[in-house]
Amino acid sequence: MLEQRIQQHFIDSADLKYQAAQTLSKPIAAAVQAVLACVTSGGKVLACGNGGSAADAQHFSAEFVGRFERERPELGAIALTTDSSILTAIANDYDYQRVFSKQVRALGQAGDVLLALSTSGNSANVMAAIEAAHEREMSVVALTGRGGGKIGAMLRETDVHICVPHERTARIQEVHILALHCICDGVDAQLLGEQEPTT
Ligand SMILES: O=C(CO)[C@@H](O)[C@H](O)[C@H](O)[C@H](O)COP(=O)(O)O
Ligand SMILES: [Zn+2]
Repeated sequence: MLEQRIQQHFIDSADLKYQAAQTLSKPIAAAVQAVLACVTSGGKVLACGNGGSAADAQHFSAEFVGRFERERPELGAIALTTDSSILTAIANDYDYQRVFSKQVRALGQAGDVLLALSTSGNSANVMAAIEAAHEREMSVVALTGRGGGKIGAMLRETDVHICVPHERTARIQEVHILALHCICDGVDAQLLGEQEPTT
């Protein structure tokens, strides 16, 4: 019974990935170009999200600053989810909605990219971060699900929307992390050539 349940998770996740490969390859390629243009002109990526998406923001930033699969020059990325003093001060003195937007206003510069993750597309603090990024003339790469929610409606033509066609948070997150790895791989391929990684 339990094993069957587990197998169903694998099957559902694999099915969604097969299905999403078609629809998401275009926006993911656009995200690679947006991020590449940003880092090759001295910009950086600011990444944010809640819960599992906070972990994804950190995971992506680690691979950008450290490395993905191949050696390459360090690329600028900061997860806005990690400094507990900043997060608690803003949440305590203002409200939780502003924990990312105030950091975007503090750190964001024109040409930087905001990587905004929300499976529902409706997290208020991620929406506020997008608003702040637009104010700073940054572009936005948004990873969402469930039709994109309110975030889908607030994106600009020049932003990139990777919207996973599913309703369930866990499934959407599983495709988000795949998309983030595709972005890391795509940036490396553009910078270093198409050769296959050895690790
Ligand atoms: O990882 C999970 C569920 O799989 C949770 O921690 C989940 O990320 C949290 O409930 C988030 O607060 C959901 O926010 P969002 O994806 O709707 O923006
Ligand atoms: Zn999760």
